[in-house]
Amino acid sequence: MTHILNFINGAFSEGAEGKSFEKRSPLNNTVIATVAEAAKADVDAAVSSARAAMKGKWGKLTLADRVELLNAVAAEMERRADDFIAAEIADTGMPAGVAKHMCARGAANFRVFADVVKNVPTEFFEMSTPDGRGALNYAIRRPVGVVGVICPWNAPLLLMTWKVGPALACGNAVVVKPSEETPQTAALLGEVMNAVGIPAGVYNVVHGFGPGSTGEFLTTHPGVSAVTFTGETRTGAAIMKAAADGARPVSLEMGGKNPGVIFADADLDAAIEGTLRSCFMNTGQVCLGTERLFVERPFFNKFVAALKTAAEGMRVGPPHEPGVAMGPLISQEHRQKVLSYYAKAVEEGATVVTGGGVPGMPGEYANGAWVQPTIWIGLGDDAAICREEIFGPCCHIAPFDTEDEVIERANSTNYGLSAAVWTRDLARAHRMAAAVEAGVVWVNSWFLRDLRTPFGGAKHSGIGREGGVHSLEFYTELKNVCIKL
Ligand SMILES: NC(=O)C1=CN([C@@H]2O[C@H](COP(=O)(O)OP(=O)(O)OC[C@H]3O[C@@H](n4cnc5c(N)ncnc54)[C@H](O)[C@@H]3O)[C@@H](O)[C@H]2O)C=CC1
Ligand SMILES: O=C(O)/C=C/C=C(\O)C(=O)O
Repeated sequence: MTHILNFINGAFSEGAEGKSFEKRSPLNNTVIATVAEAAKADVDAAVSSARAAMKGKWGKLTLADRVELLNAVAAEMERRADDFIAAEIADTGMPAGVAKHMCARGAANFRVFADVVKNVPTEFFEMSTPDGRGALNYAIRRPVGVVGVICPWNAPLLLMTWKVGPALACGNAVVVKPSEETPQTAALLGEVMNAVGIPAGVYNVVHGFGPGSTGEFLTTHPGVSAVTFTGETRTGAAIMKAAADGARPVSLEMGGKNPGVIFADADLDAAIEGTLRSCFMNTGQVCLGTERLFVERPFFNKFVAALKTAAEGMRVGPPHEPGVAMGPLISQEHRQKVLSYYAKAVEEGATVVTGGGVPGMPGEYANGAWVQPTIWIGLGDDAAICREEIFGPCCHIAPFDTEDEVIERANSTNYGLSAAVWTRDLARAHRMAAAVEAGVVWVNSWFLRDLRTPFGGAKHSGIGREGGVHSLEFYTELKNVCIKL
């Protein structure tokens, strides 16, 4: 059986207290790996080694050398793509095509931020002084120090490297705590770091849980200069409290209850294709996914019928079977949560358009965390399934009559991560994009990502923006130098 180790100061290690936990396969609930759980002493060692790396060779590298190393990380990840894909699939059960995309994105996260730090200018101001000789102001960026990186399980490699890439590009060292559900790719990245010569201590991985465990040890550690987190809003709030001790900055990418708005003039085929992905990709375990759909009334019946047909055409199954579009949920525990919402929808009076239960799976997959892709209609916006993040393959579709009404309804949530608007009317698309309270709005598309753009959530969906130069705002200290001439 695979045994996953911590990665501290360039070496793989057991936890100092000798503890480990089990990782189960979402496909059949069998134990596929044991994971060394980091104790407080391991987190201390990881943070110390990261601090030492900042003071040592890593901290002294030229920008050009750092950029070269990051590009080497990306190249080595690509060379070992099959290993990353296999590890990601083992942990999550996601279809092979989705895992391939996630792993390619993992490598891209290093390349893109290597380019950003190489090319981004800083500001410069000449100023006059009473003696007439003047002064020059220019800004320089310096790393913030040791960054604690706390990651979720839904897109493990993609979301972890989305933070580690810019953190290292800016010259920081990191201590990563992957989700307890998905420990494998973070550990594998340690092998890549060693293979390309990233100095020991720059990249560390500590495995474990949240409160009272590795996550808490890391976020409360006084040697950690900043904490970047992706996960649930409630967890983000706890991390913010932990980081307040020491007044350390946080970047929080959190939950969502994202609206999809489809006007009657939309291209039906494009809207169905995009909405199908936004509701069901990665079994609905995508923070940017849409769980609330609003369709203009004249288009409503046609849209519901078309999305039902498309959803019923999706094959649910194991990762490597041809034509499989949807895998299992991450765990039995998460499946129970999703199924409790399936039950609640019915209790609250929803009409189940399709799904609503568990698909029968053959033989070895019978105990996997499977659920059916599910569509509901008929509930008001105040129903639990229309307000709370489910993080499963499901959506509620409601009709609307006017633009003002749908803006109001789309915004009637504490979340504000993303939205998708489907219309051929560009002026309306622009009005909608401006009015919807979200960090990211897609028009006639979904999850089209340019990594140079700002990414993050409004309201309870996040604090701060990452992506392109925006990541530099978090991962560097911007310092003004004023030279009197
Ligand atoms: N806004 C965004 O960009 C994204 C947000 N998400 C959100 O992530 C959630 C799903 O991921 P989960 O792993 O279930 O989230 P989670 O919040 O349960 O866990 C995330 C990580 O935080 C750790 N953790 C939990 N409690 C902690 C504590 N008190 N101190 C330190 N660490 C702690 C966990 O061990 C895990 O590594 C969904 O709400 C989803 O919307 C997921 C992807 C992207
Ligand atoms: O593209 C990103 O940086 C963020 C993507 C988010 C997900 O992949 C997700 O939540 O699944």
